[in-house]
Amino acid sequence: MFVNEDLTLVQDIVAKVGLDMVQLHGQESADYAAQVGVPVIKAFGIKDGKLPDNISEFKNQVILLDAPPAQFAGGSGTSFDWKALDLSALDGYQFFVAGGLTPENVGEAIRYFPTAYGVDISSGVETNGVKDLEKINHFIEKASVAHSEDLLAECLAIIRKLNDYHIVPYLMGSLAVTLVAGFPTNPDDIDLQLRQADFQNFDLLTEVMASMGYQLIDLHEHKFSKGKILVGFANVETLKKYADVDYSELALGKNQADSSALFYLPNIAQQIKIYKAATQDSWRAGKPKDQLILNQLKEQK
Ligand SMILES: O=C(O)c1ccccc1N[C@@H]1O[C@H](COP(=O)(O)O)[C@@H](O)[C@H]1O
Repeated sequence: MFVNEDLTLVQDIVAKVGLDMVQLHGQESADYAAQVGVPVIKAFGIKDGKLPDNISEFKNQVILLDAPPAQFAGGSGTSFDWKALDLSALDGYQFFVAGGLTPENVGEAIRYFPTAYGVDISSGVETNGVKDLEKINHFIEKASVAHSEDLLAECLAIIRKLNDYHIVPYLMGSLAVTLVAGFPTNPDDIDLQLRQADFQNFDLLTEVMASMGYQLIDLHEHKFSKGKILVGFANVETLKKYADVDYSELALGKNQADSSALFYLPNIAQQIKIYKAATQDSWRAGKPKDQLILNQLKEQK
């Protein structure tokens, strides 16, 4: 993190230390940021709900919305007024949120800024000015639960939209595990599978997703994105060959928060088969998360 530092000194430190990214907390220009040599996170202090005039120059960089500087830049432990900010003004920006975050309010922040790429915290996880591992773990747990709830709400909205077209999807992946087994899985995307006939009608799927603000980003993997939210589609009928699970035996999922969304969900025994196959799948290259989920699923059996 640098504040109005001499550019050549920043470039020297980047080269000597091998920094991957640099956070700029002063009045550095977009031209300065472009010369740093590594990607930049440009911090802006937000006062009275106003984004700085020059913020659009940083549209291709990552920005950090923070409280205005107090005695020093950053780390003041105070929040800016989130509600005074017009969220639509952040469309198209890749941004992080900082300022006065704590394990107690990070969930609210994540829900308030659904398109934020992440949160940044300093004093809220410290005790007497020193980083406190227990507070850091608590913060991560709260942030992860809020993110998971957000993703589930978005997933249910997509499912309802698909239901409007008489498509009843099959929910897979970490979100499905959390729903059926009840333990947190820190999902990073939404995995939906469809019957062959629905899956083949990819033009319709693209149209439905576009109506919800999603763009097709990978035709081969059938992946869509909206900001940081990723949604992947696959053909559920391949499940038999992949994991010896017959899709026609999957039951309808239940969600207390929204009983109007109709979807199928693997039960714990089916999840175990799917995750066992995933851990042996060379394409997934032995994702450590798959094995962790499999172990927890087996404990639930
Ligand atoms: O991240 C740190 O450890 C840090 C240390 C010293 C000064 C600032 C630091 N981080 C930046 O501080 C703000 C958030 O501060 P807080 O959560 O309100 O205390 C953010 O810009 C961090 O990048």
